Amino acid sequence: MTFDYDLFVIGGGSGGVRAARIAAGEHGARVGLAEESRMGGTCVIRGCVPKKLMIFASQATQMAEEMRGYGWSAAESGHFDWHLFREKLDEELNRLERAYGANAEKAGVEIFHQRARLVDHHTVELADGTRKTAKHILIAVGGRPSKIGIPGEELGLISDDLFLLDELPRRALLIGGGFIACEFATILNGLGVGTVQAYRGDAVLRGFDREAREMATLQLQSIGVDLRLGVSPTRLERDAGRIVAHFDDGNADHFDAVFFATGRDPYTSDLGLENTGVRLRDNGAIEVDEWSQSSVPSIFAVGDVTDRVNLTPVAIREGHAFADTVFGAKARKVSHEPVASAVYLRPCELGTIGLTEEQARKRGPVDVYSAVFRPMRSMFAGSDARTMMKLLVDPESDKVLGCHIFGPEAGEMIQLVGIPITMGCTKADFDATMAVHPTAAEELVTMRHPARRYPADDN
Ligand SMILES: Cc1cc2nc3c(=O)[nH]c(=O)nc-3n(C[C@H](O)[C@H](O)[C@H](O)COP(=O)(O)OP(=O)(O)OC[C@H]3O[C@@H](n4cnc5c(N)ncnc54)[C@H](O)[C@@H]3O)c2cc1C
Ligand SMILES: NC(=O)c1ccc[n+]([C@@H]2O[C@H](COP(=O)([O-])OP(=O)(O)OC[C@H]3O[C@@H](n4cnc5c(N)ncnc54)[C@H](O)[C@@H]3O)[C@@H](O)[C@H]2O)c1
Repeated sequence: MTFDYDLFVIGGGSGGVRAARIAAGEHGARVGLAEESRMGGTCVIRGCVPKKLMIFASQATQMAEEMRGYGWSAAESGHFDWHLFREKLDEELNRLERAYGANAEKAGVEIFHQRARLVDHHTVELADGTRKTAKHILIAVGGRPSKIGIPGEELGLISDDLFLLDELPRRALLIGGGFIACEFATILNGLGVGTVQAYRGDAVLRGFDREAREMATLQLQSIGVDLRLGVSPTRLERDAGRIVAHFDDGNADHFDAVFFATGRDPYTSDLGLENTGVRLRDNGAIEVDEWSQSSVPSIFAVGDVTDRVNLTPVAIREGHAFADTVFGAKARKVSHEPVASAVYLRPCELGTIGLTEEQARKRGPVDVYSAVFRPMRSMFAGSDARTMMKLLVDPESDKVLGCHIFGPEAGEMIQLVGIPITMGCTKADFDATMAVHPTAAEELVTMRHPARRYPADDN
């Protein structure tokens, strides 16, 4: 049987574009790709990139405050011009979108700016009715924000909307305590929006190291976010142009905008999967094996739609490995352990890799090397902010099982610490490394004695 393409990719985001470019540009495959919205996908258009630029924009007040502590007695952040920022942001995202499209086309990928659905194991149908056949189909459609099913939730916004606001709200509610809720609370608060964050748990960032979670919770409160723990909204109502949120503790409050940051669902609805027999998990994610192959041999899936580790570098790596394996005769699997990540809060970020202290204790005996201190830079300026460096070490093998950093630029630090930890380094390797002085990160190589030791089976 002859096909129009060797590969047809559905979705022009992080995973799809990488797979298409490598298959076409490096392995000579004939590749088509359909994107229903903007090339670049979530990360570039409505995720990592605009979010990080807004994090940078949101730190002016803190920087001015710190500089006052260094003698710039009149330092003030001044006025934030949302319209000017939005204009620059739009230009930058347009530039990136063009670059994503151009680079894929330069590699030989034929792009269709339309929604695609599956018709059978080798055929997709575009929104204009055209059908394309391919020997292999890659589903890289990502995920979509989900709400929580309360009355009036259609009045609420999702993360995509933050980057499209015409005006900043005066007062906003963020629902959730995960990555997006905490980063968005940091951004809105830093841009001068009265920010309330409602989270049903007792400390934000569930799943992260407990000590780090507590520091992140404290930081959100100390920068001025009105963080309401143990609270969930029960319904939203409109009231004279504003939104009233009712909470399960009996309180109600008025806001100009309400954002749901309550997780994301794999975007597998209305994709024609019922025509193929591709198996889904209970949450709608495509079930794949370690080669990203679905239950139908000609159909593969990468990135958030498979709900493995929902981060851009992981989607990219999965897309690349798929293309090398299927089109480059270079069989490559992706290891999902360990994966470093960062939560971009201000002034301290949270960088993390490997096991949390709680997970390490469940695994077996563990030595916890932990330093919590006031870093030179902010202490001099009069700030009470604390930084944390933590290493979790297997006392038998000396292997470093996990590292958690809460501090300024922790994202940059964890990227570098991620290299030796991924290589399987030991605590002795950290000890043998000469410190760089004076830095905050030098604590990582100067912690001589465990702060805590847990024997096996202590819980
Ligand atoms: C607010 C926010 C901040 C984030 N910040 C970070 C961060 O700092 N670091 C990090 O690593 N990750 C971050 N992420 C996660 C990251 O964006 C995702 O993990 C990553 O984009 C997943 O890539 P993907 O290729 O699986 O899907 P996506 O990038 O979502 O791409 C899927 C594409 O498919 C298209 N599509 C969907 N269905 C169809 C169809 N039927 N036909 C045609 N096209 C279709 C969509 O329009 C989209 O462009 C963030 C996410 C959000 C929402
Ligand atoms: N810096 C980064 O790398 C980064 C940043 C943003 C997003 N992301 C990725 O995007 C994903 C999605 O982010 P997210 O913050 O939406 O998801 P998340 O899973 O991190 O957080 C979801 C939050 O919603 C809350 N929630 C869920 N259902 C609820 C309900 N019924 N009532 C009340 N609260 C409820 C949860 O308790 C949790 O706090 C992340 O898991 C991550 O993979 C990464």
